[in-house]
Amino acid sequence: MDIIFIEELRLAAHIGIYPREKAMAQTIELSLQIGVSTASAGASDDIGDTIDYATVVARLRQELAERRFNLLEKLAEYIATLLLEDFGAGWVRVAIAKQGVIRGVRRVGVVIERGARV
Ligand SMILES: Nc1nc2c(c(=O)[nH]1)N=C([C@H](O)[C@@H](O)CO)CN2
Repeated sequence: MDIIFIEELRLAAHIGIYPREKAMAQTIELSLQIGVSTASAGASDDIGDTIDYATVVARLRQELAERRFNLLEKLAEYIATLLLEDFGAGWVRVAIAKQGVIRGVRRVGVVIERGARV
């Protein structure tokens, strides 16, 4: 399986369990690995034969502007499902981090993998 990746994408998101987090958007950082065969696009040189990472970023911006989540786990699951079902990925690794939300800790977050890495 080949991988298309998006690293350290910073997005505004309404996410968190505390009232102060629900009151306003905060910046989260996403790193995605999207497992898909790139062989067709490698042969054709045609963006229509692959997953367009620019389209993925635009879609995520739109989704996060419209939705609210409590947990990073729920957001990670939502993004993984979107990539598998709407973009045709076979396998995904979704890492999401928040910065500076706990004193003395630089970053906290979750990493999930979904789908079959074949
Ligand atoms: N496993 C998790 N733990 C915590 C989460 C989370 O999303 N997953 N979220 C919070 C708060 O919203 C945090 O961002 C503020 O400190 C706490 N723990």
